[in-house]
Amino acid sequence: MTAQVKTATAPLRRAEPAARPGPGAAEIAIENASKVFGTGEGAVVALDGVSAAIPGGQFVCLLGPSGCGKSTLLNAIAGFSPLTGGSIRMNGRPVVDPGPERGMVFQEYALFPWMTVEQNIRFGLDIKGVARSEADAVVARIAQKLGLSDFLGRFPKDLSGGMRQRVAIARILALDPPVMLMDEPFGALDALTRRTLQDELLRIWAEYRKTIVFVTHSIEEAIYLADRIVVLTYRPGRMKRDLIVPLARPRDTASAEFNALKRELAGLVMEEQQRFTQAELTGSAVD
Ligand SMILES: Nc1ncnc2c1ncn2[C@@H]1O[C@H](COP(=O)(O)OP(=O)(O)OP(=O)(O)O)[C@@H](O)[C@H]1O
Repeated sequence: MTAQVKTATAPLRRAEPAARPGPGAAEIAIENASKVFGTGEGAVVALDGVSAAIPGGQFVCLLGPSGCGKSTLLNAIAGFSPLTGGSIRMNGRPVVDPGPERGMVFQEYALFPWMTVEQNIRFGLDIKGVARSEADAVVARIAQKLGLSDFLGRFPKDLSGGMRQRVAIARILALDPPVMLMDEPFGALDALTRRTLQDELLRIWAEYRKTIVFVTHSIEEAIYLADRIVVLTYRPGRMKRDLIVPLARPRDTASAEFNALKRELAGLVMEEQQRFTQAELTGSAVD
């Protein structure tokens, strides 16, 4: 059976209840987002006219091969690197710089190596001036949710990759941002650890219903996690497909529906992968 793929603008007919945004989950409006790096002959058009309205509480995956602008778009949503054209708004307000309402998790853990797990989780709360007793309670609660309670005194170097990434997620959750931005957060993990953390993330998302924008190269990861998958084209990064995943959770990666969707997305991503390979071979973008 072929999985039914719906465009995100089509009315939602879901195999599960529609996402309930958590209190304060934020909507993100991306309008005609464009980004050019450099000028003249050497200019790289990383994004070109990407638009998407992301409702509060939605779990969106940005999918595509290397160089299609996924991180560029995520960094623009984070406010790390402004667009050169178009706009991004969060709850109607233009995103112009980084802010505490948008927490970012990177692939490379980004923990402070000289701090313990507890200090890493607590760091943002201290910066915010949260009272000690309140911060203690938040750290204890988040550590418990992520299975870190017995590791609070350890340093990052003494943790596995999976545990470090739990700490990175815990740091963000402690600040309770309405939006979580995740740039290939599980890309460096082995398959079993990756699946475990995907399940943890889904559990956390189901509880808090934050808006999540998650970058991945992995088609399976995108289908396993997302409400919605945005496929970008290789240079310039344009919207290739914007689809709602019509599968109930927990998703069965062995099901016919899952694999039909995987095949369909693989076809789309392969087209862009070929453009990437061709560009690498010729040393230029294929616009
Ligand atoms: N600072 C920069 N200066 C020049 N070009 C850049 C810069 N950052 C990104 N690019 C180019 O913009 C395009 C999009 O890059 P981006 O990192 O967003 O892609 P991506 O889809 O996230 O790729 P990957 O999965 O490999 O991280 C690429 O061609 C990249 O080489």
